[in-house]
Amino acid sequence: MTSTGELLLEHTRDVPDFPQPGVLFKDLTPLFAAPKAFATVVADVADRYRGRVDAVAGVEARGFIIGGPVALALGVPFVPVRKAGKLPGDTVQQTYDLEYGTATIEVHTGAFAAHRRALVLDDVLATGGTAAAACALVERAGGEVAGIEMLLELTFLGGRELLSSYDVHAIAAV
Ligand SMILES: O=P(O)(O)OC[C@H]1O[C@H](OP(=O)(O)OP(=O)(O)O)[C@H](O)[C@@H]1O
Ligand SMILES: Nc1ncnc2[nH]cnc12
Repeated sequence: MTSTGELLLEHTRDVPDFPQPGVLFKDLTPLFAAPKAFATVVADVADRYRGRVDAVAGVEARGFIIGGPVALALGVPFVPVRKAGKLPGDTVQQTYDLEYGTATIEVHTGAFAAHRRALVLDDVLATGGTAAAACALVERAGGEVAGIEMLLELTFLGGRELLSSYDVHAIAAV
C-alpha cells in the first residue's frame, strides 16, 4: 500500500451495522475534515489522470466531495452523476443494486459529448453496482470511461468483477 493509502485508512472510521445490520460502513468524514490529508488524496488522484481525461464524473453524494476538487486540480469539467429526480434537463437513467439496496442514478443527456474521456470517481467500491451504472451512463451520454478511481475498495465484495472491462484503481483496499 502507498503512503497515501495508509493516510486514507488512518482517516477512515469503521461504523458497524450502518445503514443496516451486518454492514460495516466505511466512513470517510474524518478524511474530509482533515485538510492536509484530503489535499494529499486529491493531489494523488489528480496526478494519476492529468492529461488523460476530459471530465470528472462524480457519483452523488460522496463522489461530489472528492470529484469537485479533483476536477479543479485537473482543469476539466465536473459532471454530476445524480440520484434520480434531481437534474433539471433531459437525462439518461440507470438502475442498479448496491450493498444495501437499489438505486437509480442519472446524468444529463449528452453530458460527455464535448469532453469524452471521463474519469468515474467515487469514495467506496463495494459491490461495484454504482460504478458499473455510472460507467453505463457515461457511455450512454456520449463519453468513454478513461478510468475508474475509488478511494477505498472493499475487496471481499468483489466489485472489480463487474468492472472487468475498465481500468480500475483504488488508493486503499481492505
Ligand atoms: O459498490 P456499491 O455496492 O455500488 O456501493 C458503493 C456506493 O455506495 C455508497 O453510496 P450510497 O449509495 O450509499 O450513497 P451516498 O454517497 O449518497 O451516501 C458509496 O458512496 C458508493 O457510491
Ligand atoms: N460498507 C460500505 N461503507 C461505505 N460505503 C459503502 N457503500 C457501499 N457499501 C459501503
